[in-house]
Amino acid sequence: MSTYVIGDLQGCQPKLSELLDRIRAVCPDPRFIFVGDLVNRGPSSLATLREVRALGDTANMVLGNHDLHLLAVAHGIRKAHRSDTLDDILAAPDRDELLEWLRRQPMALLENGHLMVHAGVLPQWTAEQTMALAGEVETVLRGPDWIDFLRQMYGNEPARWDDSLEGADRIRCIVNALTRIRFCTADGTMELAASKGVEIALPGYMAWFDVPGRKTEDVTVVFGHWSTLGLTLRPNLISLDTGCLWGGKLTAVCLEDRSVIQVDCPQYQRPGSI
Ligand SMILES: Nc1ncnc2c1ncn2[C@@H]1O[C@H](COP(=O)(O)OP(=O)(O)OP(=O)(O)OP(=O)(O)OC[C@H]2O[C@@H](n3cnc4c(N)ncnc43)[C@H](O)[C@@H]2O)[C@@H](O)[C@H]1O
Repeated sequence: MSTYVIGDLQGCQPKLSELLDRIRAVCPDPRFIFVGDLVNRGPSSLATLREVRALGDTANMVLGNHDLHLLAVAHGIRKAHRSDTLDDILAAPDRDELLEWLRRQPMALLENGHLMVHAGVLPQWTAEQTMALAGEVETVLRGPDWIDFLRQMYGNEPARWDDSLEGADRIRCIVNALTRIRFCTADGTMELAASKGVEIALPGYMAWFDVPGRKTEDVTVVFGHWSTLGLTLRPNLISLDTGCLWGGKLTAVCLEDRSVIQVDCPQYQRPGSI
C-alpha cells in the first residue's frame, strides 16, 4: 500500500476530490495523510471535513492552526474573522460529530522515519520528544478541560521553549511550534508574525528547518502551513502547502517513491487581502 501525504486543503473540497481521483488512478489501494488545515478560507469547509472523515481508516491527519481555530470559534471562545469560511460547519446538522472527531485527531505522527506535523518543530526537539510533546496537547484536547485549553491557546509567548515550562505556557509553546512556526533563531526562539517567503527572514531568524544541528535531521519532517514556501523536497524534508487556496496547487507526495501529484486550483482568496 502506498501512502500519499497531502498539503493544506483549507476548505477546497472540489480540488480534494479531484486529487484523490488522480491518486486512485495510479494507485489502487492508497492511504492518505493530511498535514492539517483541512478547513477555512476556502469555499467548502463542511464538505472538506466530511470527505476526509468519510475516508475512515484509509486516512490520518494532524491538526493545523485553522482546525484549532474552528474548534475555538465553534465553542464561542474566538469570534470568526471576516475571512473565515466556517459558517457551513457551524450550521451543519452533523456539526457536533464533526467537531468531536476533529478534536481527537493527533498533533503529530511518526511512522517509517517520517514525522508529520502541520507547521514544524523546534530545533532542540528530537522526533521522539516531538511526539511526546504532541501527546501532551492531545491529552488536554481529548480531556475534560479542553475548552479551557482553547481559551488559553492564543498568543505568541513564550517564544522560546524550555523543558521547565508548565501549564498553559507549556501547551501554548508546543501548539505554536507544531501549528504556526515558520521562522526561529538558532536557539529556537520563534517569530510568529511573519508569514511570507523564506527570503524575508528578520535578522537573526531563519526557516526553522535550516537551523544548524536541528535534532530532527535524522528523520524526514513532512509539513504544510507555509504556502509561500511551496513544494520543497529535500532528503529529510517535505513541504506540501502549495497555496491551493491562493490559486496555486493542491499537492500529494507519495512517501514510498516521492512521486508528486498536483491539481491546479482557482484563486479562492487573493494574497494580501486577509
Ligand atoms: N495559538 C494560536 N495563536 C494565534 N492564532 C492561532 C493559534 N491557533 C490557531 N490560530 C489561528 O490561526 C489562523 C491563521 O492565523 P494567521 O496569523 O492569520 O495566519 P497566516 O499567517 O495567514 O497563516 P495561514 O495558516 O493562513 O498560512 P498561509 O501560508 O496560507 O498564508 C500566509 C500568508 O501568505 C500570503 N500569500 C499566500 N500566497 C501568496 C502569494 N502567492 N504571494 C504573496 N503572498 C501570498 C497570504 O496573503 C497570507 O497572508 C487564525 O484563524 C488564528 O485564529
